[in-house]
Amino acid sequence: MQKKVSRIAVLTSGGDSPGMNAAVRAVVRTGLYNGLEVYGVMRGYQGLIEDDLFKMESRSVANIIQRGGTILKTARCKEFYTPEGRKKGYDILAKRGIDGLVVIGGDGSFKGALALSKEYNIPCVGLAGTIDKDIVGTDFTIGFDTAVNTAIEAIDKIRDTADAHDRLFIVEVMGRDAGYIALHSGIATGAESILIPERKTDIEEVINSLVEKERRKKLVNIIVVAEGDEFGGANEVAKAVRARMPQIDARVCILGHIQRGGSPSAIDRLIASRMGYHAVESLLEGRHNVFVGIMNNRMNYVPLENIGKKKGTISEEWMKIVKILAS
Ligand SMILES: Nc1ncnc2c1ncn2[C@@H]1O[C@H](COP(=O)(O)OP(=O)(O)OP(=O)(O)O)[C@@H](O)[C@H]1O
Ligand SMILES: O=P(O)(O)OC[C@H]1O[C@](O)(CO)[C@@H](O)[C@@H]1O
Ligand SMILES: [Mg+2]
Repeated sequence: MQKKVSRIAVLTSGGDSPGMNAAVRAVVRTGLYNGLEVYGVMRGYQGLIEDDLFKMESRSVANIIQRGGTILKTARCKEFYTPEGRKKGYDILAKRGIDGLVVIGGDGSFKGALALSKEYNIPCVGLAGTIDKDIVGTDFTIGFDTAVNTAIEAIDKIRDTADAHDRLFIVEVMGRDAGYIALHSGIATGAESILIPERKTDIEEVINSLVEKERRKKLVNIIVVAEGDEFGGANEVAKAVRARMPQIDARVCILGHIQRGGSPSAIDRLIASRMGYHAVESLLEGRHNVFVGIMNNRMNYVPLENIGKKKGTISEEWMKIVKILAS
């Protein structure tokens, strides 16, 4: 029979994302409600291997649901990629009698949790917290909606100045290997072209469409590029456009880390709260080594084993919509 979980720890790992605090709050309060002891781990796996843990009470998570960043802080920890690093992490958990771990982070953080759970049989549950939304098995990741809204707000402002000067703006948004922020913010701001890692960029097509729009005297143009686009990001796109259309006044704007900050949107607070609650329920019910996602508004428990096996797909219909609406 499976041992009952009685003392759990929670950490945030990888890039922070708005809503991580709401998720930590939900994990802590659901854990305490169920009579568990809950420990917070500072700075993700780095804090784990350095034994930087503290006992959390209900008040530890008061007044944080609305705050961006993460009160537990986060890190990218090189040592955790190695079996030696993970052994250090496990030894700390064992020393403290922790028998369940909640990991809030992205695909990399889940791979770390999977490796740990396989090597040491420690129950882990993941919460999808990343602005990139590059995790298959969930319609939302915590922070994605806020990041998209931040990008939209910024691009709307860029459009004002682009309009005033009749300029082309090439805006780079985040997304290391995934184009979801670019796609969603680009559609929502009426971008002419959206360049994403999931599609090979046909720069000729992008330029031809600008030539055609210039012919029709369309003066304001916005191109949204995901940082991970294989053509090389906004600066490369600008270089190619300027080479072919020197008459165009093209400017580049890289939005960068503003997309990771700010108060979480309603959607991010809600999904973080639901996922956090269900992460603890999962540990209690023996549904281990899964991450908690939401599909079609229902909880979806995906084995951590599946992480990285499939890449998210972006349907042709989305791309068609981009083209038709920008014409
Ligand atoms: N394959 C792996 N094995 C063990 N640990 C890993 C592995 N991949 C990542 N990790 C751990 O998880 C941490 C976070 O991973 P990563 O930097 O990929 O961010 P992430 O969780 O994917 O979040 P995001 O992409 O949103 O920033 C890494 O610094 C490392 O400590
Ligand atoms: O802040 P860092 O460590 O440079 O990471 C940047 C990366 O993290 C992400 O913001 C995801 O968290 C990616 O979109 C981006 O490529
Ligand atoms: Mg990632």
